[in-house]
Amino acid sequence: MINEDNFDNHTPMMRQYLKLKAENPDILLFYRMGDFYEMFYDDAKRASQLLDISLTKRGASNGEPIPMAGVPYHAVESYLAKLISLGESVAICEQIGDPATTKGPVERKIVRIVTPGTVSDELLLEDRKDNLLASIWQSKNHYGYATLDISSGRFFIFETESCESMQAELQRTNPVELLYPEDFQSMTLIEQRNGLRRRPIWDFDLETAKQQLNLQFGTNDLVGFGVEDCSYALSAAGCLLQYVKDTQRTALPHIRSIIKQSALDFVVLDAATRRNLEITENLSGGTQNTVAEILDKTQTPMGSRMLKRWLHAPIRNITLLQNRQQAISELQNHIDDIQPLLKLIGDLERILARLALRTARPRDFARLRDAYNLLPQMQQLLNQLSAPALVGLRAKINQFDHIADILTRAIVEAPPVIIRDGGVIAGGYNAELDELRNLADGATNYLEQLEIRERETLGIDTLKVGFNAVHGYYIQISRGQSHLAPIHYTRRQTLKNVERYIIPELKEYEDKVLTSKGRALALEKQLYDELFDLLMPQLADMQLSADAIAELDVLTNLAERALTLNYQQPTLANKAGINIKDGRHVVIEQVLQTPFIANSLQLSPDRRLLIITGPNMGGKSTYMRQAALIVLLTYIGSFVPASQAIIGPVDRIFTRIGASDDLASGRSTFMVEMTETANIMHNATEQSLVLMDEIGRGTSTYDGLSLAWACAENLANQIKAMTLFATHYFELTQLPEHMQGVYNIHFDAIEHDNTVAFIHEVSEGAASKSFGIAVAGLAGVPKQVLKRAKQKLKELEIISKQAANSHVDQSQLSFETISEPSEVEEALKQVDPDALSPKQALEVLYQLKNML
Ligand SMILES: Nc1ncnc2c1ncn2[C@@H]1O[C@H](COP(=O)(O)OP(=O)(O)OP(=O)(O)O)[C@@H](O)[C@H]1O
Repeated sequence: MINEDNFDNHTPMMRQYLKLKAENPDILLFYRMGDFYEMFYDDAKRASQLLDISLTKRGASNGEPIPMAGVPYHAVESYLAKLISLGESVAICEQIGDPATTKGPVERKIVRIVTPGTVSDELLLEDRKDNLLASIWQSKNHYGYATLDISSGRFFIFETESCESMQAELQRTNPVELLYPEDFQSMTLIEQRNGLRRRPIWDFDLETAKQQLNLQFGTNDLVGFGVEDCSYALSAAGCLLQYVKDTQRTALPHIRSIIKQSALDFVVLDAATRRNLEITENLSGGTQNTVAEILDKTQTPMGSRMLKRWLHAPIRNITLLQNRQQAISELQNHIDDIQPLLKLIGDLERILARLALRTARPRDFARLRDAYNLLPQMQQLLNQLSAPALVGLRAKINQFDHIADILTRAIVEAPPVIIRDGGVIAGGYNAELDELRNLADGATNYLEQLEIRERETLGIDTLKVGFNAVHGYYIQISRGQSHLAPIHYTRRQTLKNVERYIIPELKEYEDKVLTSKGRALALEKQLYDELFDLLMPQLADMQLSADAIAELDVLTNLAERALTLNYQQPTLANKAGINIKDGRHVVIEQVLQTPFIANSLQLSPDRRLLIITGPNMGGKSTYMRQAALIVLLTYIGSFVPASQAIIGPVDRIFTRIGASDDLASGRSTFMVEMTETANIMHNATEQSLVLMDEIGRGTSTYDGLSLAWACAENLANQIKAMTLFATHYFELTQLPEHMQGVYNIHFDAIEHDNTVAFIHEVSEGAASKSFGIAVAGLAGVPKQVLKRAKQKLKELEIISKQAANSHVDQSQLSFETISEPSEVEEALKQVDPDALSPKQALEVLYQLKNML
């Protein structure tokens, strides 16, 4: 451990290190020493574990050997990438002084702090995934939330009073780094997340936040953004902005506005729905067999990220959706022209962010140049298109001829990775640089002229001018002729057959060459820096253009997917209801070896709750999910896997599907199920699509059945949501007899010789059988167990028939539909009071009492 009290006992270098470390006590400090970044003490121990690098010791300071671990500077990116993926942050400390002129340790400074949520470096980012930094603030039950994508400057805020919607928003945005105040109350909301950063409360001060934001946007107040009153979210946003400034230590010109997100603009997907529908992540946390995997064949990483954002935030603006549909329709005839161009254009969004942060690499400039040189061609293609959305995109995509021209002249065809050794600025761009380079390369004919001149004046035919790395330039004369060398020839080196000399004139030339190398490099770096300044004024337009290109990529991709996967354009209707003809499941139809059976679905105010029964494996879950996915795709503007779809207004999609323990938060399967159900009961509306799959199965049969029954009743009668209700409780198939708007549909199977074949085709009416035991057989449950199960089933069926006539737990089974008349009631029915004497009447009364 380091004890700050005895700093004085340390070596000067360690004192410098410890001072820098004290500024960043909680994060790893990469301390630059020559070709390495070194870590010392506890940092060294931690880094050696995290990075699997060896832990060594270095000399001694304060009388103790210093634990040390290091990584070579040229490979630092791969180590940073690993640390960032583990949620760690790293302070990078560079040498900024000149070792030649410094006494004691060279001056060093922390130049930036790399954190998971603020990286912009290409090698540290997953290219097809958004990388968000977020900040959360809470006051009583109000939540304020802000997110920033540093590679696009997208800065959003969100406020809510509901824990569920805060959770949904956290899951939707899925930040890699999350700032929270040290007194945050709802830790259960966030404690499972990676990249948590505890911040002092004053970082969330509202007034400071407003000042910081105004300073950033160059505004006097935030009224223009319509966020002035969002005090909770602004507190979060202020802390976030401060954090980014602290870590980046540079201006952030690409963050120009802040946008408030309103739940009313979107089809709301709660956290469970987002998970269950496996939009970008499957239930095991991977990306295989997700909707995004099937739908994302975008040509640029920025398009891929945008598509995923769309999938997670379906919109409700019908005009916008219809514009997208129209664009997709028109683009279907131009896919082969546009996609190859998009591929060549690449990830402009992140290149522009690095430009804004002044961290762009030479290759970023080259790619920007190549992309902008393609824009005229892109404009020509877009000229032929007339859909309003595409006309709008064409205007935004614009053409940056001036920038393309500067970059074409400035940057060599294939520049090196970094500017450090030069070779980036092209010849012909700057006359002074050309001259210095010529000198530095010795590319003048001075040496040849000198050789000829000296040879002729001195009459020494073996005289040659040469160069070697140790001794520099020399004039060489053979030993036989060396006595002819004039006095001003100073001997430099004697070899076996030759003597080598230097003369003042040549020395002068040598100095000029050497300094011109350094000067050329310095000038080149200066020109490179100036390129940032030249491009910066156009940054906003270039970002707008990149965003439009990303959108064109998404729309073209959806056009291609629609053609390839045989999707049709859905109709967005004003009238409530969901009408799907021959719908298919986006993912399952792609992974099945056998043909997928398309199924239709009708939901309307008169047919709003469908009870779905059928065998296990019959296709109930698939059918329900495919409905949700078709609605979701409709609300991003995409075409859908169905021969026809008419989709009315939908405000939310809820799913209560499958159940898994949430052990981490201490909730059992049943608790998770009921929490999700409670959320639906509180928040669903007439315009919501609700999927309920086997609710109640996590508890005793009667409890479960009762809960399922009550939920179905509530959804159909009170909430009136459009509901698909899959169940194995056959009792529920009686609901339609008692309630308006409730219908049965079912899936079937055929049992044959101890096996079952599933039909996967939905039909009206209730299923007759559950085939549970047969399915267990398919799953490989041993024969004797199945035999016993069949026996037991028979017994249970008999008992349950009797039970219906007797007393079984009537307290739980108080449903009108399943309560048979009791024995007392039956006896009472037989009694004719007019035919009884008073004495007989009293006897009957006693009999009835006994029966009870
Ligand atoms: N329409 C379909 N066409 C072809 N195959 C299908 C179809 N629907 C489902 N399947 C196949 O059947 C399998 C089981 O479907 P699903 O999970 O929807 O059944 P389920 O009725 O919900 O079963 P359980 O009651 O056990 O949850 C799917 O994984 C898929 O392979």
